[in-house]
Amino acid sequence: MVVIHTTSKLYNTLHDVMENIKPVMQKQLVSITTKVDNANSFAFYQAGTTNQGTRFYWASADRTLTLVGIGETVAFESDDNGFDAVHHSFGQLLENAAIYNDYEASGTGPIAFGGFAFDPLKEGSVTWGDFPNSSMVIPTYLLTIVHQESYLTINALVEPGESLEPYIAQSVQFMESTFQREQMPYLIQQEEVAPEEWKQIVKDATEDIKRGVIDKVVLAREMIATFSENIPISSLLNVLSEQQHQSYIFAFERGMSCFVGSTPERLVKVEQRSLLSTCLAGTISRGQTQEEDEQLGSYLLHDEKNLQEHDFVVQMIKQAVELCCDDVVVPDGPILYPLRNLQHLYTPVKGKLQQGYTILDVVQRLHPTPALGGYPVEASIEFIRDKEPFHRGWYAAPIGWFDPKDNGEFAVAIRSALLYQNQATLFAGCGVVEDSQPEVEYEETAIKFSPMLQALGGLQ
Ligand SMILES: C=C(O[C@H]1C=CC=C(C(=O)O)[C@@H]1O)C(=O)O
Ligand SMILES: [Mg+2]
Repeated sequence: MVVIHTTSKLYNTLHDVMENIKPVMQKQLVSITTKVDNANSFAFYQAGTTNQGTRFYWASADRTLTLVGIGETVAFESDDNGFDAVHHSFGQLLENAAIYNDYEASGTGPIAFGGFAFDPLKEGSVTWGDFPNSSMVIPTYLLTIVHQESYLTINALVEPGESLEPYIAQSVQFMESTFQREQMPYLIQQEEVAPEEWKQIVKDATEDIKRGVIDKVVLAREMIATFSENIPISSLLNVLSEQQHQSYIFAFERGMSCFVGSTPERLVKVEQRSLLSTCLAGTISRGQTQEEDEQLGSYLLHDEKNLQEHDFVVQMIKQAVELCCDDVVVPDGPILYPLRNLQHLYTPVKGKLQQGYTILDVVQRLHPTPALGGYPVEASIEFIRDKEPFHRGWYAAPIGWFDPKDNGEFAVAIRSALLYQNQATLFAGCGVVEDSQPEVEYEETAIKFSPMLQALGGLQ
């Protein structure tokens, strides 16, 4: 039952705001944003447990923006990767919407959050049964924390004469709850799926590369971890955000499943038409001492195999961005991007997005980059579709948000797991090029499981 705190400051503020809203003449999306006292994103997410299956969480890698959504006012879903259809439906909905937002703050108002499948042409799987190939959602309750300022948005489809009182009461309840970090349940079993078969596929790929069929392909594998109880998602997000700096923290719930992760890989960010994409590919572990760490980093910066892996990504992203941007800037060589468990090669790509293009157009052009698919793009996707013995679902695919002003950001959902009750299916992949050795690539994917495994309390 929803308890109304009639004495609460937030309740009174929301009431004042609602009183200034014009009555609707027909069923209409009404979006109301108000500034609130400093909020805790994990508390808000946890308070939404009653709405499990419709929540999402997003924190940008630099933690300047956090978004938490509860409830689903509108969902744009389809079984192909309908980037255009999503944008079109979003635009149509907003034409008739009443938006009350006095703030310029990013990520407030009727934003859409969600993602896409890696390959909509891969046949469906039981594991990903709760996830359509594309789903972008306008949440009913949205908490936005941007540059330490907090905002609450209510997005409701309102009928003429309908009272907004229940939305006020529910918002107050979500906002006034406190976060309780729960213990992770015990790990009962941890199983790497078919490691020897996977190494054989890596070998087959290197042979195809030597024969010139493809130049690079990213191959992934799965690990299944079973726990004593269901995994508490808000606590997992809290642990991930403490452990994985420089990484986006995300969760997207559908039905009984939740896709969660901490990815360092930005696909694209657009802010007032300034575009930033990122090439992140090429990997080595972290050292035990600073000296060892620097040696490893320096090795990575000069290793031909990793530089080649990285360069396929830079060339493809540069080409795709040049087709829709002016003033494209790409540095000459990569720098290191250190994370808790490993370090990568990193090259930013910047530009000015031309009029007429939306962030979803760019997502469509970039996905999958050769950091997730391979090169050439089509041939490598076909290799993955035929040879990988499992369904990637949303792993290695775009996840993120956009707003009515076409600002937004999408990351690529790696270092991730699909949670279903007391089970987590983890995914990790690596770029295979001509000189790849199955055993070394196997070790690389083993380290890439660590961010999720560590947060879940599993064995490394
Ligand atoms: C596909 C993954 O990583 C990609 C991103 C960075 C570095 C990569 C690499 O060095 O192989 C991969 O291309 C993954 O973590 O599952
Ligand atoms: Mg690699």
